[in-house]
Amino acid sequence: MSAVRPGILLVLDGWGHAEPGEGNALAAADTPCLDRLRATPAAVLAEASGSAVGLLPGTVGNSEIGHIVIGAGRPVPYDSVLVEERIDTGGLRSHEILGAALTGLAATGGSLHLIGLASDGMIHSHVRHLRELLRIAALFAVPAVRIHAITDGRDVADGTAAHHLATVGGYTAEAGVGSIATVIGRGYALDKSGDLALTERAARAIEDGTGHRIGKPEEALATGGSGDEWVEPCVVTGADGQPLGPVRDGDVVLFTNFRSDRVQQLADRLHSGLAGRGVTFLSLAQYDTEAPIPALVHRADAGGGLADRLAECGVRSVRIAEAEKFEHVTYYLNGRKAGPAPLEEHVRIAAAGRPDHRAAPEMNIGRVTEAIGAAARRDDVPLVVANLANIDVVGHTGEYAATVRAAEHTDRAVAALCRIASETGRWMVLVGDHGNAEKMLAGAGGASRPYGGHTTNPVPAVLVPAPGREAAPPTGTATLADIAPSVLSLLGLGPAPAMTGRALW
Ligand SMILES: O=C(O)[C@H](O)COP(=O)(O)O
Ligand SMILES: [Mn+2]
Ligand SMILES: [Mn+2]
Repeated sequence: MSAVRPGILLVLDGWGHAEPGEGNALAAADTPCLDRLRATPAAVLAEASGSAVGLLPGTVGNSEIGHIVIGAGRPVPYDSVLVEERIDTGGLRSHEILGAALTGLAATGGSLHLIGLASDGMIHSHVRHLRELLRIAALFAVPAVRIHAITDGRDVADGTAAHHLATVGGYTAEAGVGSIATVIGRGYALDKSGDLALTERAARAIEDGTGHRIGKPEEALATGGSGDEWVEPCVVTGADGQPLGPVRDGDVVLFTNFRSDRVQQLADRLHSGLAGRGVTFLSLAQYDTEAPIPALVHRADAGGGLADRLAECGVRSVRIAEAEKFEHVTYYLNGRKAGPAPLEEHVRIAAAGRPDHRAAPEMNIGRVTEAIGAAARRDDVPLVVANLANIDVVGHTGEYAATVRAAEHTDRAVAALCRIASETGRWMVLVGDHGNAEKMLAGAGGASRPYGGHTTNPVPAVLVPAPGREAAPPTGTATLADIAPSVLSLLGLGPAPAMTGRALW
């Protein structure tokens, strides 16, 4: 182990690059340390969106694919791309499992329930996948399709839910089948913090029609006083005054999100709640649910990356992040392998209660920094991998002033970590996983609205060399796939065979 040169890999979540301008919270923030690092010759911009990381061209990056690619050292075809491929080749129409479920409904007169985020954000879902499923339902003459539309306002500009509901309505008219049966804000339906009371309200609306009753889907939006994310669980009633869409014996429930993390709590809750009703469950893509829900599209292998190489070389690593990003520096960075690998230690910093990120944009950055310092001071830990979540998590509130403060807290933490790296003789690599806070305004319907979503911008990648060493400026275009080979090279190790990225420094 003595030959290994110790370091720190620090992901600044949501740290994207854009020229200073209106809505660029990162450029507006007072960040002397980050500005200094970005002006060093070893700083580079890395592609973190679109095909460079395994997404469709022009698609915004996200935390899952960002961390997967940082760990894998190669672009990994993301679930959204695999779903699109399946649709484009007609493979969903001829899908055996889906076909069997829909044929069964045509025979029994049951309903197909499509549950998913109704937007074109392409982070968790895309409404065009719903469109294809409606067309398929029509081909199979499914008697009734009930859409449980989850409103967004987080991956897309807030205030656009009416537009997306209208799009879904257009798709049902085009397919000649389907009606929106519930409208529920993603704050309820897609909680991933373990707040089961939120999930319960979403689940009850879907399974039993319990919730705020409305005559038309768009009436739900008036309940979203805090934005599209927090539209109350609303149940559309039919001409008879009864809810359109409770789940009945023999129905099929199909989750249309391609990303698992935020839908799995609801999927598990519905699976257990409907256990006695003989309901068939399916998901468009593969989920990490406790319940065994068959997927129509399976995920790509993301293994053979940094974690496997570290294990092979006997290099210990400590992974540190706030709860919001803990899976990212463990599960996703390790190629979606659950549980710590041998020689791997995990530190999860959790907030007490439900944090208000607008009021406290510092989150728990002090505790995260302390934990990184403690790991960095250990001689038996060659690599510390950590995530500073603030820029992304606070950026998602869409609140500009709070996001500026999040960037300033991050800057002070990075300054402290630079001192720790220097004291402990470590190099440090800083990299964003996708853009976010450099763009806090987005056009929608001709107006500029607060935007808390991700971007297609490149991200900064910087090497702070170990004391006494220098870093040559990287050449060529960098991508997130270059980070794992760079980290291995800085440690004094070669890349894994599956890696296609290159060492930048
Ligand atoms: O789930 C979320 O919070 C957002 O839709 C995406 O953010 P993430 O990719 O940073 O998790
Ligand atoms: Mn992220
Ligand atoms: Mn994010």
